[in-house]
Amino acid sequence: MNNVIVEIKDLSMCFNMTTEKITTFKEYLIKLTKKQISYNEFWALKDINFQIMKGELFGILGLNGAGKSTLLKIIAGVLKPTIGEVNVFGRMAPLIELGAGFDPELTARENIYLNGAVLGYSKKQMNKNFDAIVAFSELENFIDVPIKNFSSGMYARLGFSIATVTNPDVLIVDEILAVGDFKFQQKCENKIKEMIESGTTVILVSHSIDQIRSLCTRAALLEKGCLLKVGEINEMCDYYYSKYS
Ligand SMILES: Nc1ncnc2c1ncn2[C@@H]1O[C@H](COP(=O)(O)OP(=O)(O)OP(=O)(O)O)[C@@H](O)[C@H]1O
Repeated sequence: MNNVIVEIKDLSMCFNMTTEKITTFKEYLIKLTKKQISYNEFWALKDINFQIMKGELFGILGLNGAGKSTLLKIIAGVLKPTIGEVNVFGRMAPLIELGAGFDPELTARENIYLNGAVLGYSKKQMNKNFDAIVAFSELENFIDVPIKNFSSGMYARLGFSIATVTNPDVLIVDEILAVGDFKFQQKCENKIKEMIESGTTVILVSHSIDQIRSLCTRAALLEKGCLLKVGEINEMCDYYYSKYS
């Protein structure tokens, strides 16, 4: 039990989705006061239970809409589960998906400091990390450009560089590697391997079975919000491949 770093217990997540077409905010307010809005409950995750061990590189597999990103957001504390709980026994790196956590109107430099402040780092600590973040992202020439002008690959470079600079206990990587170019993907993979060697636990979501197979040691397979299987990486990838191809 001592080696557990992330514990997911009886976890379920329900989203309420409106079933009507509402075109203006005014219309929404009128319908809301008249109690004319009906919701459909949608359970994106249903009764999930598993544990991730210290130092593991853990993959999450599943088709589009299976619930992978929702699960990561709950683990990262961005979303609160409807039922159940997640316990993380360590320091979690921020979940920086494409665009999330950034203010598009601000420059890359300002966004680095903004993320630092959100994480609770002082300006002095961020000054210390700033050069390493910029160097890893290779965005030296774009550091004073508002990031709304960035490509998705440039967002990913900045996000990954901020998330990995502080050597967290748990790092969550959600498809970030997919949009970087080949060279940057390799650099990220090497950085992830280096972090694992120094004890970081990594949770990875990727649609590339090859990438999950080559990087991870264990994985969980989600299907329509349910946990289908958890196990050793080759067995999981073979099962996933044969089930859906
Ligand atoms: N905020 C939300 N409100 C309503 N439904 C949501 C919300 N976020 C996610 N969902 C729904 O929950 C389900 C799971 O979504 P999620 O993004 O977790 O899937 P995923 O496995 O990451 O998919 P993909 O591989 O396409 O990224 C989907 O059906 C999605 O429409």
